[in-house]
Amino acid sequence: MSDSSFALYPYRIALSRPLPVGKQRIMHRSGLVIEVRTGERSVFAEIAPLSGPDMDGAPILGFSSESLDECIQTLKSSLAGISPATEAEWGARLETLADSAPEASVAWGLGILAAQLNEQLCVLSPDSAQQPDDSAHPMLGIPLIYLAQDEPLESIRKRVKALPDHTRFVKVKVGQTSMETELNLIHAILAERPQLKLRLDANQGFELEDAIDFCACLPRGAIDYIEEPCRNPADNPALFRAVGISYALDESLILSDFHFPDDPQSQGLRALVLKPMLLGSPARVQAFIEEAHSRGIRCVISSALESSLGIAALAAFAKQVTPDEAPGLDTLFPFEADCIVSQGQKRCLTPDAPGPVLGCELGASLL
Ligand SMILES: O=C(O)CCC(=O)c1ccccc1C(=O)O
Ligand SMILES: [Mg+2]
Repeated sequence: MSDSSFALYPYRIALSRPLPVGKQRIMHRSGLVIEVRTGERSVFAEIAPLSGPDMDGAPILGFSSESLDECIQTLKSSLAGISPATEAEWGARLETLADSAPEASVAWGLGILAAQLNEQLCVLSPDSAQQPDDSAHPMLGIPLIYLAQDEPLESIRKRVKALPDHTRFVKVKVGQTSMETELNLIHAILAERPQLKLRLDANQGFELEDAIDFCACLPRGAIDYIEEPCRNPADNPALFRAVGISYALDESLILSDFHFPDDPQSQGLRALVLKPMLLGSPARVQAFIEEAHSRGIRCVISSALESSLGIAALAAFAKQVTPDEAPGLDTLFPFEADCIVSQGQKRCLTPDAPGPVLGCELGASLL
């Protein structure tokens, strides 16, 4: 065996409760772990397009356009025969491959490998993987709150009560059930913690009229912004004019025809929610952030439901590119196992210990 090589491990991890993907739900997450062994060390990255079947077997729509199989084919053909001599050469080769990869998730994963080999990013350091609760930017950033089907408000109250004292923001899913249920949810959260600022996410769930009705019932001072309020994003500025609540964009950014508005502030565009796994290489995401910042728009790095390995990379990246903004990475709690990077509580899948955990596995290398 050569002392320089790649490995590509498919993973599949069961979830203990459904995770929302827009208006759909998943009960397991699948993806790839890519390892590069340079002779000096191994570095790992995750490539996990947000596509494939949801929990009802319907295809996930509106997120990644590529399938896991397409990623595997691209990786097999582009990595074949590569065997640079030094770590710097490895980094340079992988960066070039990341910039030319046709799939956003492949570009992101290869770029994260390159950044580690170039000593620009440290994913495995205990420092980035686990931070004390009193840190200004804990690893998982903004707590994510959503009502599961038939879940009583009481369990949300308990969850909010248990948040660390310093918690300033929470993200709440809306536009999913009835307005009454969701307004009760928001008021229950604020009754427990009146100082919290809420980031709402409607995933384009409201028609303009409904969005106006809903937002008119919200305590405006407690809302940081609402993500993707309207089914038709062109209606978002009208919502802002009607109710004075700013909006953020997420799904709209994946569309290739996205362009920055001339005067974002007057339209109410406050922030972009960026899921790098859906956007491309770290260099591309960083250029996008610089453009947004130059126009006075905030950027919030967000998870695409990666395993603990991908979340650790996002946390390290967010610390570099958006140091003043807590990322939205609080999506690991239902994962039945960690992957490569241990968060401390769960069984951690590694190439040496790929299983068995019920419903969780790291497969053998495909290369
Ligand atoms: O942004 C966050 O805080 C968590 C991630 C998240 O909400 C999400 C994760 C996967 C797919 C869609 C979304 C979303 O923002 O709607
Ligand atoms: Mg969103």
